[in-house]
Amino acid sequence: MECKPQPAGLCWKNTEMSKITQLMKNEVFLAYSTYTAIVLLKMMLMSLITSFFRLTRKAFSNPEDITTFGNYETAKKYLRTDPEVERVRRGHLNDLENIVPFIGIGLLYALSGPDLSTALLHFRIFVGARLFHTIAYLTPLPQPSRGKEANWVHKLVKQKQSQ
Ligand SMILES: N[C@@H](CCC(=O)N[C@@H](CS)C(=O)NCC(=O)O)C(=O)O
Repeated sequence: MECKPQPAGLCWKNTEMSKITQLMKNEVFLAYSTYTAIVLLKMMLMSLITSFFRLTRKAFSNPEDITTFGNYETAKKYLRTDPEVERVRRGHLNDLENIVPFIGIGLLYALSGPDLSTALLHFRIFVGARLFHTIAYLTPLPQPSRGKEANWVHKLVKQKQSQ
């Protein structure tokens, strides 16, 4: 089959192009892309929050990070761990444990041709749960707020199934 020349020097067969175009226009795939982008941006924000806490609590982990505070002997007290910095780091790690699998599982799910409203419900629950997890972890809200997340999601899915 003839190739359609592309600006980057790539050469896609027309059938391949139309399949990709079709996928890009698929509403479930668009929803998946949007919600994935939201959770990824949220996860990236955790690095900025960590830096903010490091700077305000003066808690660093590398000798080269404390050079702005004078010579090593006077500044070495800033080479320490801080409970709040560690809390944000645990929140970031928890994001990695959940958001990375979501990218793969969510994509497979989106490609399996689910109903749009059901897919939206799943994506929104996941994104809402991740946003709530971060708020609950950083505030911090008393437990079992983070643990209760799972119960809340379970109730919402049951509610939708009984409709
Ligand atoms: N890696 C997690 C697995 C279980 C989990 O995700 N638990 C939630 C609800 S309690 C959590 O916020 N864990 C705290 C964390 O990951 O630092 C852990 O060690 O706790």
